Amino acid sequence: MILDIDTVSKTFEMHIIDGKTVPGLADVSFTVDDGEFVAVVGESGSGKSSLLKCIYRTYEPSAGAIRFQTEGGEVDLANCSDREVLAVRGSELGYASQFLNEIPRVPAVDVVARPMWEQGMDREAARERARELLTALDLPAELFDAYPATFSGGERQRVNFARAIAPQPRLLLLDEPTSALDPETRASALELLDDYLPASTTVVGVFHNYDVVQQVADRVVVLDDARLQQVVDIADYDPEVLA
Ligand SMILES: Nc1ncnc2c1ncn2[C@@H]1O[C@H](COP(=O)(O)OP(=O)(O)OP(=O)(O)O)[C@@H](O)[C@H]1O
Repeated sequence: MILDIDTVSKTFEMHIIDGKTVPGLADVSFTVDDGEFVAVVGESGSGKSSLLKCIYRTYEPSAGAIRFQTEGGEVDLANCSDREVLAVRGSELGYASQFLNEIPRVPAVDVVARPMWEQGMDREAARERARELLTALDLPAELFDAYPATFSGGERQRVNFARAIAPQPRLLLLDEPTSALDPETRASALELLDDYLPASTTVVGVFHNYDVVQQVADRVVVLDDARLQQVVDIADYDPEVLA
């Protein structure tokens, strides 16, 4: 087992409306095995993004534990220090949000190459690999040296996706990484996951598209109204009944 999510809750306090609280996640527990691909599904607002953000520690959970078995030992991502979180991000833990939110004035190729430099890879070798990833995602070559600020949503999403997978993290979190892509580009992205990441990579990903879930997932985590409704093997997953 690589990840043990143990009764995790996340409550949001809405300061602007008299401290009213909104449950993002309530008592969610499940485990993830090494090398598994777990798809997280559920209606809008059910807590999917909150779950991924708690694992990446963008959100600090209100309660519970998230035990992550890293190469250097166990880290409880719900309760460890920010410094420990930063130490596991990169080669151990990667995350692709739906869109590239912070858009630095950095060429697309360097946005993708940076996580590899940070791991000590030679600059030119990292840029070469970044170009290969962007090419595999069908990003036009003339955009490689341009700033993503001017890119379309789908182009930015491809840069973001390439950046997340570039350092080949052991645990990869994907939040709707292909939502803005046309079917052909989406197929290229899913193929790249298969081709580029080692088979031992563990993935927890939010996907709305049932065909994508069917294609990539080993198991499906179904959230409903901030709670865990069910965890099922893909063979037993029926979106009509469960989500
Ligand atoms: N930063 C935040 N502050 C306040 N409430 C939040 C915050 N993030 C999430 N929530 C609330 O938590 C609940 C779950 O949101 P979340 O974004 O996790 O849902 P989701 O399943 O990912 O939805 P979607 O499919 O629409 O992206 C929602 O009620 C949402 O309004």
